[in-house]
Amino acid sequence: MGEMIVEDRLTALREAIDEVDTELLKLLNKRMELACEVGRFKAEKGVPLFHPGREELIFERLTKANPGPIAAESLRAIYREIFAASRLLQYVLQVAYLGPEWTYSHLAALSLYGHSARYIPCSTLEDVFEAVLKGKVHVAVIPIENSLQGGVGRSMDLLYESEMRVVGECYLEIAHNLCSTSSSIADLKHLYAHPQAIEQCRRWILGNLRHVEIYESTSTAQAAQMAKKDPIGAAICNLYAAHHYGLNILADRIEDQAGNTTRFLALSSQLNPPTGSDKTSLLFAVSDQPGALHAALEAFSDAHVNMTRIESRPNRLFPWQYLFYADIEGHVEDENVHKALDELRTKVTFLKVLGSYPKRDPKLPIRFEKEKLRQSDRQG
Ligand SMILES: O=C(O)C(=O)C[C@]1(C(=O)O)C=C[C@H](O)C=C1
Repeated sequence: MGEMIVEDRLTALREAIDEVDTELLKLLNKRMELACEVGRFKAEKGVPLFHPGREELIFERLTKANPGPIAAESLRAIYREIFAASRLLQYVLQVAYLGPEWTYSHLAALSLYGHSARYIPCSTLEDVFEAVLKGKVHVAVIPIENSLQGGVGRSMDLLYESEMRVVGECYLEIAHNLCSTSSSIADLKHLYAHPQAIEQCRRWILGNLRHVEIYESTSTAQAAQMAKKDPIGAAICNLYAAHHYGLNILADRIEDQAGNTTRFLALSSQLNPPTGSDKTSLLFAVSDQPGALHAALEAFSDAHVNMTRIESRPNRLFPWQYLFYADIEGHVEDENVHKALDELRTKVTFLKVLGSYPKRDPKLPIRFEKEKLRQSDRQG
C-alpha cells in the first residue's frame, strides 16, 4: 500500500472515531442530566443519595448484555468512572479508609468508587468505623482477610461490636516492592515495614536484607513515609506509595508467594437490593454442647446454600466462647437464604446478619499496575 493510501485510510478511520466520540459525549451528558434529576428528586423526597446496589445492578445488566469486543474489566472501569462523575454532580461521595494515603486500603477504595469520590484517611480501624457510624462519610472500606494469613482480627471484632452493613467487597492483589531514596540495596541499614508485609516477604528479606535492622510500621504507606526521611532506609510498600512518596523501586514483587490477595469490605448504613449474584456475611454463636455447630451448619446444607467462608474468633465479651464468621452465596431476600437463616435462628445462641452485597470473583483480583500510575497522577 502506498504512503498516501495508508494516510487516507487512517484519516477516514480517525474521522469515524471522532464522530463516535461526539455521539458518546452527547449521550454521556444526557446520562449526567438524568442523574442530576434523580439527585434533585431524591433530595426533595429525603431519599438517601448513596445507593450502592443500583450501580451493581447496572454493571450486572451491561456485563450480561455486552457483545464485545470490549472486555468486561474495561467496561467495569469505564462505568466506575461514569458513576463517579454522575455522583459528583449529585453530591461528593465520602469514603473512609485506613490511611495514610496510598495504603492498600486506599487502592481498594479507589477500585470500588473511582477517582471523583473524596477519600478520607483514618489512623485506626476504630476511626474508620466511627466515621460511618457518625455519618461523617457515606461508606468505609476495611481489610477483612488475606489469602495467606486469614482473617483481620480487629476488623472482625469491630463488625461484631458495631451496627454496620456490609454493602460491597473487592479483592486486591498485594504486590510488595522494596522502595527507597537510596539506589543500592547494599547501602541500606534500615527496613520499615508493616508486620504483615514482613511476614509475606520473609524469605526474600532473609535472602537479601540480612544486613538491615527492621522497624515495624503501622501501615505500608507509613513505612514509605519513614523511608522517605531516611537516606539509608527502605520500605516495603506498593508502587503507588513509592511513586507518591518519591521513592525508587529497588526490587519489585518481593512477596514470597504469588497470588497474595486481600479481600476488603465496604461498609455503610444502607441495605442493598438483590442483583442475582450476591453474597451474605453473617456471624453467629452456638451453645457449648456436642453437635451444636454441626446442627447450625445443617441450616445451610438443608436449604442448598453454599458457604464460601467460615472462620472462628474468640468472643471478647465472653472468654472461651467463640463467634463464627460466615459468608454464604445469595442475598437475604433470596428464598433459599431466607429459609436457611430462619432455620439457623432456631439453632444458634446469637445471630447477626451483616449484609448482602454483589459477589466478586477472588480469582480476578484488582491489580494496580505500573501503567495505571500515570492515571493516578492526573487524577489523584
Ligand atoms: O439511580 C440512582 O439512584 C442514581 O442516583 C443514578 C446513578 C447513575 O448514574 O446511574 C447515579 C450514581 C450512582 O450511585 C448510581 C446511579
